[in-house]
Amino acid sequence: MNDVFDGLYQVVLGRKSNPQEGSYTCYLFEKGLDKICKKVGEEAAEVIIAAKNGENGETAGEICDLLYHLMVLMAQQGIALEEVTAILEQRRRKIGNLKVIHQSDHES
Ligand SMILES: N=c1c2ncn([C@@H]3O[C@H](COP(=O)(O)OP(=O)(O)OP(=O)(O)O)[C@@H](O)[C@H]3O)c2ncn1[C@@H]1O[C@H](COP(=O)(O)O)[C@@H](O)[C@H]1O
Repeated sequence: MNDVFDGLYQVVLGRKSNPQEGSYTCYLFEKGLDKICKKVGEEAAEVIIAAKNGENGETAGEICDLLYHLMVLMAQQGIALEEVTAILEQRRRKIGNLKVIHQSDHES
């Protein structure tokens, strides 16, 4: 993907293999999957709230929090960044992804 994502993911993986005192990432790994999933949910909700408030700066910050917590989840589950980027790349090559939307789906 890009160097920033890769660099952050390497730090997260490093925290998993080499725990350090005072590390928030290590704290999440210690707490485990339920806590990490809870944080992903919370951060996603915060992105939604910021976006609905029309605060782009705040929304960008919340997106960063969400991406970081997703990376912690990926590392906890043993999902390589390359696995995700390969799927994104595969999808990028495909266009016309809009499926037929039923009227009831469209309204919700
Ligand atoms: N990108 C992040 C990052 N984004 C958000 N956060 C932390 O995520 C937390 C989210 O705040 P919340 O108020 O939701 O959570 P909290 O109240 O602090 O804690 P809990 O709710 O989880 O108990 C904050 O403590 C932020 O510091 C991050 N912590 C770490 N990183 C990256 O991870 C690297 C390693 O950090 P450490 O593991 O702390 O050394 C850093 O250099 C950063 O690059």
